[in-house]
Amino acid sequence: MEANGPKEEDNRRQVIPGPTNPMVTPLLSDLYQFSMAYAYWKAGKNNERAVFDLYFRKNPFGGEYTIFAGLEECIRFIANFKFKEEEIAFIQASLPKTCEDGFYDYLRGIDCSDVEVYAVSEGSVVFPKVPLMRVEGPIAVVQLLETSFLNLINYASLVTTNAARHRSVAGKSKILLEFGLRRAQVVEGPDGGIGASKYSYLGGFDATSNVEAGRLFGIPVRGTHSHAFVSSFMSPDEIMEKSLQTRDGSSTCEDFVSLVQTWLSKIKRSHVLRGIFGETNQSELAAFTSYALAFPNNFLALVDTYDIGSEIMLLRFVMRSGIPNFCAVALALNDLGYKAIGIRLDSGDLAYLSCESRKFFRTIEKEFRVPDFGKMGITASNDLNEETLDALNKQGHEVDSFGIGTYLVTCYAQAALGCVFKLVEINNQPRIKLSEDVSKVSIPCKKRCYRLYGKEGYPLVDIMTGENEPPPKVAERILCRHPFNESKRAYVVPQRVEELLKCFWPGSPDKPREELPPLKMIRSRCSNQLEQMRPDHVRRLNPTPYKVSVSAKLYDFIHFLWLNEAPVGELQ
Ligand SMILES: Nc1ncnc2c1ncn2[C@@H]1O[C@H](COP(=O)(O)OP(=O)(O)OP(=O)(O)O)[C@@H](O)[C@H]1O
Ligand SMILES: O=P(O)(O)OC[C@H]1O[C@H](OP(=O)(O)OP(=O)(O)O)[C@H](O)[C@@H]1O
Ligand SMILES: O=C(O)c1cccnc1
Ligand SMILES: [Mg+2]
Repeated sequence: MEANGPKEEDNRRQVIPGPTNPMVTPLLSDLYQFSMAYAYWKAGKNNERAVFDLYFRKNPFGGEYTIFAGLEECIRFIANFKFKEEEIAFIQASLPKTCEDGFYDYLRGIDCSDVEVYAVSEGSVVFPKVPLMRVEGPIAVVQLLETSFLNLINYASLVTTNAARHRSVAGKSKILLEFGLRRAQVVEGPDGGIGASKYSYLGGFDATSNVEAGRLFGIPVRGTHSHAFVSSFMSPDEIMEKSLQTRDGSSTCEDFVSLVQTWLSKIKRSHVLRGIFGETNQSELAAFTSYALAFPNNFLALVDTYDIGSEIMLLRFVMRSGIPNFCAVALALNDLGYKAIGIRLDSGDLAYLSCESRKFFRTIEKEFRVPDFGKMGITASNDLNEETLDALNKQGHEVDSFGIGTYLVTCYAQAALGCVFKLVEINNQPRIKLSEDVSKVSIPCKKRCYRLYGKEGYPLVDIMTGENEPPPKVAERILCRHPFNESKRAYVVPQRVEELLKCFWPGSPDKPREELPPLKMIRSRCSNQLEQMRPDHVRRLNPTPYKVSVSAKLYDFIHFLWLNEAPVGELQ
């Protein structure tokens, strides 16, 4: 059994900063939470000790796994939870006039010092029904946290899972760039693309185009080249400053524009490339040349602005204009000791165009003896998603790096994760929520949760037990039961037992708690845990569901409580 207790090192006095987004306040909640809090208070129930579980019911995107994210923001939120006078005034104005003033004094006095949060570590692979967070405290206070927690967890976990799935289909060797800021609707609570960038990185993307996310979270910031820049040029005559120093500073080329033109003619005349293209677009060439003068060490060009590809043309204009123009500039840079970075393709058949571009680059390498020219970077973008990445893989392509926006950050394939927050115990009395739909029946009791690992090192099953049951032990057989299906059960002899819920907020600042690790560490946890999963649980097509179970004792208790709570019908 791994030691999962709070860390030894003393973080008790460390101040936890507030939420990333200052809009995450105690008012970032639904009105009914305040109505309930008032009613608890009025009934004298507000300090009854309640336990709530935060969990989801179904994995997103047709998959069988989810990545848990958003925990740090929740802890930052409760660590700083305190109503301001103007917030209290707004609640007072929003609730009926009949609400007594004493309630507002009560709100003035509350914080989360009496709340305990146990949670799965952020970045972990998680499964339906198993609590991601167990929140215990005075019922009125915990109820006030429900909506904010769900807001901070739902999208974060969804987009992280989406990013992890894109990473999984793209493969480890590809660079994934998140380009979604302009298309994001939702996030980190209310703040659009910021959270999308943070959690895409957590899920396995390498970098973001979002500069503010880079500043806030230390995510690498990357970008390419835009259409507008290319379209803004009319002709090479616009380039006034034509000189460029060699990379080593030893001399200066006075007319880089002519050097580029010379290279373009050489490419055109080369016997291997002859006939592939005729006249290239001169305004595009001007844009590329000018861009190279601005960034001689970082020359990357968008090569499809003048692409008017159609089925009747054998080759699209990317190959007739963008690529030869790019190569002319890259070869001119090469003369001066600079190495171009590559191209971006943003339309057309990306598999085909990347392969044709690669062929062209290799031909240049051979023809003009420029080492490594054939390895030029190829970035692709344009409405990419899991399916298109998968299709590209099947067709074969030469893309090194994918820029993905809309489908990633809007989670186009699945609108929400559907995390819920359910009462499972009050005043030490377990509670169950019944539903005709078995998948919606809540699992009662304050619970402990474990992941049991098998001989081959893979996780076999997650098991929930009552709080006071002895934990599963390594090499000791334990019966794992499906929570609701009597016939589904299995004995497991774990080789390793990991306790999933750890104390991230012990209530009192004097008690030790788990560290909030840096984003990079959470990101590594995500990729390590995914690598540890049995491959059939994480594959795209018909993945095998991972088993989530309860102990025999908890099973019996659930069903006892169920029968007790469900009214007996009467037939007439
Ligand atoms: N080889 C391929 N296999 C499958 N899908 C592809 C392939 N190449 C590109 N795609 C996808 O096909 C879609 C093409 O979209 P669309 O027809 O709107 O683009 P386009 O006309 O080429 O470009 P533009 O953005 O300039 O309109 C995109 O979603 C793109 O990701
Ligand atoms: O396609 P996504 O996955 O959302 O990736 C981001 C897109 O944003 C840019 O397009 P832009 O805003 O210039 O518009 P356009 O491509 O629709 O012309 C870029 O060229 C990508 O195509
Ligand atoms: O850097 C880019 O190429 C980029 C960034 C955001 C959106 N589209 C493209
Ligand atoms: Mg586009």
